[in-house]
Amino acid sequence: MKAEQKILPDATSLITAAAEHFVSTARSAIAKRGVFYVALAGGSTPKGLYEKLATSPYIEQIDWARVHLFFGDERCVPATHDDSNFKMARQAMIDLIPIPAENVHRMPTESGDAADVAVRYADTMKMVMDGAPFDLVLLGLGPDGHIASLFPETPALDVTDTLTASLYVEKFDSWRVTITYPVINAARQVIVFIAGEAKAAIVNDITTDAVSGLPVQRLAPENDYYWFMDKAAAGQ
Ligand SMILES: O=C(O)[C@H](O)[C@@H](O)[C@H](O)[C@H](O)COP(=O)(O)O
Repeated sequence: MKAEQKILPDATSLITAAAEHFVSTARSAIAKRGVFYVALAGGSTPKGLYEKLATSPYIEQIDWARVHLFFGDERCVPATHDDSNFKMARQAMIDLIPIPAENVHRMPTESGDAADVAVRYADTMKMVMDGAPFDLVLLGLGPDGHIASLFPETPALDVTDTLTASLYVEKFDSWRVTITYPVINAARQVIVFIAGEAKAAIVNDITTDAVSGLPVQRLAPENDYYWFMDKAAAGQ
């Protein structure tokens, strides 16, 4: 399935459009099913969205007690480490919104054993969501075409029998844990955030089919699928 592209003039309007979209997605999930399950992404573009959501008029429009925050991927470092996606999201949003602590599901990275973290996080997902799909999976796009921590040429790309996978990412010399393709593809909605000139080359390569088989190109969302981009990334 091809993504619907939403192209905004600049990074500021991209974040505003994304915040409005997030609010309406959350409200509609809560109205229909009483709960909103969302997987957050790491990276600088999603961070701007989290900061926005923690401010007026967005913060008041969501019934945070009905929101469950998960992480689509995590670096295998303690929650207090600067590389932690949880720490980023906590500082940008979680500490500022009225969400019950038990609705925030971070990856239990303190053991430092990525394989163990992956298994435990899959158990948490099963326990909390009880087989329901994510209402929304937020993703950033790396310049190498990675999404979540599904990096090119890693075995995690081929994991289809579990909800999560662990992997070693050579270029960052780091262990990561990621949700797998079946989880992302089954979501009710998937959004990839792409901002800035540094992403123009990869976006152009993908949209002109100059490359193939990159992690983002292997996505096959079964439901709503969007790319939110600014003009700098879209090359316009
Ligand atoms: O933890 C991570 O590294 C991410 O989840 C990753 O997939 C990120 O979203 C992209 O690398 C884009 O990051 P930027 O928005 O910072 O370019």
